[in-house]
Amino acid sequence: YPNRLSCGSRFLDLSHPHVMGILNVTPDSFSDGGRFNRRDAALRHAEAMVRAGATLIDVGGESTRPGARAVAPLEELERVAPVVEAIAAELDVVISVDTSTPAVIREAARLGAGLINDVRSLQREGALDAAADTGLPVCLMHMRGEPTTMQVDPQYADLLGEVHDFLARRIEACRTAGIGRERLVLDPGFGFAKTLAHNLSLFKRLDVLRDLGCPLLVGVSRKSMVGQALGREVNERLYGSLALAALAVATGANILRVHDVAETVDVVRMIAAVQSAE
Ligand SMILES: Cn1cnc2c(O)nc(N)nc21
Repeated sequence: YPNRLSCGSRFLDLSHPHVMGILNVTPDSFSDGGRFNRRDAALRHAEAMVRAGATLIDVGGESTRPGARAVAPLEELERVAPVVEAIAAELDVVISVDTSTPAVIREAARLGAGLINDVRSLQREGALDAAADTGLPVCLMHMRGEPTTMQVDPQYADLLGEVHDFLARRIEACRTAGIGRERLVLDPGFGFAKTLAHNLSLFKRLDVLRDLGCPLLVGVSRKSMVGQALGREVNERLYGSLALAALAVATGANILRVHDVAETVDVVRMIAAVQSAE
């Protein structure tokens, strides 16, 4: 894959790993009341993550955690648009928009987003065309079913093969829609229709995605994969998350999607110091 990813008006230098800060703009994430408070709080959170070294901010208005309810497109747009607009105006960072909704893809791109992060890999009606029209890069991620039901006894005859072939099929769908491979980032989708055993096997064999020829994004921060492996509640998963961040970087991941930016940036920088030594 190319050494840099063109993200709208910005470029991402892929010669080193990047930390993507998570910014959920769902009502439960900024519960201090009104819309303006929510937007300002989101902007302050984004600013803190950029100061801590995040080079991407992932703005999401629809929770995709297991069991999450779907959100109406207009509601998702009303959550996401003001935050993308505010970050684009205030911060020097690549804005990733975490959405599967065509209208949100289009509006976020218009407002300054630099990457489309769709956990449904542009499978919704109109999403491929919307993404193609924006000219933005796209992250394609493996998931089976929907967040509401995906964790109900997921089973695979050949997990690695299914993840690989799903992403290969979505790459082909993108090519047909005019989105070239040089605009694509791939993601195995940890925690999406996967048991702990599935997640651990997939993490161990991240290399199987290498032949698809795209940069890799890994999102495991504070996920049940860490919680189940260590028996830790969600607010006790930092150390496990950092261990996986280090392992992902050592395995060649290009972008890490995390909650704990400052801590993860130190892990990435420490690894870079060793890898760049004589
Ligand atoms: C929105 N979201 C939640 N988890 C994610 C993951 O692992 N990867 C990507 N690309 N997006 C995610």
